[in-house]
Amino acid sequence: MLFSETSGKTQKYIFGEEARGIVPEGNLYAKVLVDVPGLGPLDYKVPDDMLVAVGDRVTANVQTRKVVGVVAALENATDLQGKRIRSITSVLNDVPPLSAEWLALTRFASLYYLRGWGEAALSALPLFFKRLPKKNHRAMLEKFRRKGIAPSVERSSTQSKPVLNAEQMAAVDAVVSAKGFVPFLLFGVTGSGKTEVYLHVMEEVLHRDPEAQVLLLVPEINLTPQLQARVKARFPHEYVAAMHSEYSDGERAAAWLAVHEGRARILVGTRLSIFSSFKKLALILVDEEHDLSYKAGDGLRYSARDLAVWRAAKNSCPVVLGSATPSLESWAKALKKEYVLLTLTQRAMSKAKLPQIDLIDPNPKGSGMLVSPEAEGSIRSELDAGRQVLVFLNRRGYSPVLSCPSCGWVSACIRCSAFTVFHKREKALICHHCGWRRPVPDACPVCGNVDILPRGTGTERLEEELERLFPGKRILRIDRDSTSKKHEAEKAFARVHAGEVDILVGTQMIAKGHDFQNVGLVVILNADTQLLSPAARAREHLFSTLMQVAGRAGRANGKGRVLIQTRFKDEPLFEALRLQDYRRFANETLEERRENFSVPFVYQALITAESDALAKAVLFLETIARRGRGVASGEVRVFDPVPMPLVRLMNRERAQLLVEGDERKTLHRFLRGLLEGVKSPSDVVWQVEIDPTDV
Ligand SMILES: Nc1ncnc2c1ncn2[C@@H]1O[C@H](COP(=O)(O)OP(=O)(O)OP(=O)(O)O)[C@@H](O)[C@H]1O
Ligand SMILES: [Zn+2]
Repeated sequence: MLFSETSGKTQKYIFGEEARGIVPEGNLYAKVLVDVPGLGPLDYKVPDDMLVAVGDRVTANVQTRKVVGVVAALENATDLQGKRIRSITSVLNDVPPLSAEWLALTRFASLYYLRGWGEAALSALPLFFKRLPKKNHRAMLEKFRRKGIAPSVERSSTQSKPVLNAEQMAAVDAVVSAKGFVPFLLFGVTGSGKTEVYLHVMEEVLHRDPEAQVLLLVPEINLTPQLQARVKARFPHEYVAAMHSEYSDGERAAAWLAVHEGRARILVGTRLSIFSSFKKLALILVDEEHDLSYKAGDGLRYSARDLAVWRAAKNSCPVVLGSATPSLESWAKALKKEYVLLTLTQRAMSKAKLPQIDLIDPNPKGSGMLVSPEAEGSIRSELDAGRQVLVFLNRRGYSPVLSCPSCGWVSACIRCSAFTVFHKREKALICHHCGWRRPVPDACPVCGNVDILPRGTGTERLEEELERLFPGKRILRIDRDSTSKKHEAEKAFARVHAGEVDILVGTQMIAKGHDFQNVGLVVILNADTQLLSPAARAREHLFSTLMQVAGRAGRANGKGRVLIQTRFKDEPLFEALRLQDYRRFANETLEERRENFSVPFVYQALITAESDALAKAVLFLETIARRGRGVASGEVRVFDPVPMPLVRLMNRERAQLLVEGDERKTLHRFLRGLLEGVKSPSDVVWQVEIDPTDV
């Protein structure tokens, strides 16, 4: 059946490439998705001699512009009947049409995240496929297709793979014997061989069905090459596509096309890959599912992890969310048996043990040194034993602020309500929020004092301190500053793996997922700052970051050690960390959240507004809040608008309004009613975020 009836009376949907060969009788109208905020699918007439299928990209005029849109439906009637209706100008039948499943995904995302369907759909496409084709379009397509060919390698050359332990085997068995949609939470301690589980499950799924495709989501750009290489080595006869935000348009288009056309059966990528178009998606794996980078920070603020679960359900296939420190949302679902819990309690390599974690005193305030004598001694003996040391400090730059001790001046951004960070190497003061920079002044700009001082320590200063403490040792700093150029991070990590580094210093970039074989000691400095943060999820994130960092120690040989410098040794979070007891931390935190009516026991949405003055943003949110309270039932609560924690960003002042509901459905219904047709004053810009992670 090429035509299939759906809910509407007159709606006819035609799917698949073959549909282009069918000429329907009578007039045909297309509902076309375009990337214009606030516009729903637009009706166009399909010229009589044009063959078009649902899911095709077409060109059409919107207002005075010609754009590329996607056909969401074909119908024999239009509500615009009688009015002036425009025609589609051309069909871009250069690639097979997008599938019904892909259209459903983008539609769901738009409804869930309260954005236009057109916006959601078009933002999911690589630039190459959503811009008007240039002259070399066909040639480029051919080039992409040549790139995405599976290597011709003997099947027998498959690299040897480790024999799974009993826990790994049980996990693999559970997933491969799942019938239809089953969501799994793979809870495995750091180094327990989760990746190995993914690879085995992939192998079985790909082997079983020669058309099956697998999506492996990874949290960090920097992990993509590492994991892609591991997957490639395991599947040498497959073309393994990869995708992340640093890819050029061409690279992304080539990977996208290979997946869309089914040539790539494996896609490894960061959050944006969740919107890829597959021919036959048969398995989704989400590595480090708790990671915040799965949440998009602007535009359509989707959660790739949540969409992964939805998409697996839609495709009747299993989805595996893996983590050593699952998000509390996922953990709560596992407790409720909505997710099937699979556990790996042991480190995979027989010689590897979970590290011992100790809490130690930091230096007294004002000592000017970050590394305590105890930490220094341990680093020294570790280096003497020929092992690598990892020192973690989650703050880049030389010092978070520069200040004048005589008049009290502090370096601040002119556009944001934030300090500018002192970067010594670059001789600059930089705002980490907006990127504004200025040269370091020779003297205090207010009182002229020449002795302005760095206050506090970032990774750059720490690197200096370590160079002083350990002369002659090879010290490497990895953070966003040291790896701003393409492939720099990849090269830096390669040096660590090759043993060309003694001490690795860095931010959370070094924490995640890396399988360091020779790190014996991890030192965590200054975790206390985040402990004191008022954000509801700060502690959850701190716990998982620290567990991840700690998990880099002792992964291959012998027992690793972790030292945490803290003033709060009695803090339950550190106690749970010391015992490496995620369950305890998660269960206690969930209990607290339940008592406080907090997430995940309630559902949240955050409406934010910005303007040139805070008062305007607040005023606008107040009108919404008032309207909302007028219609809210007991199940939905509308809070008071408040300034955002970072009030001013790039000269815009911002406020937020939190709305909470006991049920997801009620909250969504409420928001749709509330925000439908909301018009803000021309100098206020607003948006809504569903399931905000940062309140
Ligand atoms: N069954 C096994 N036998 C021997 N070695 C194994 C086995 N499974 C995994 N390994 C090895 O153990 C190391 C850790 O495995 P892997 O990277 O998959 O762990 P992980 O659980 O993903 O870790 P993390 O969560 O810390 O990133 C790797 O070097 C891997 O090759
Ligand atoms: Zn700024």
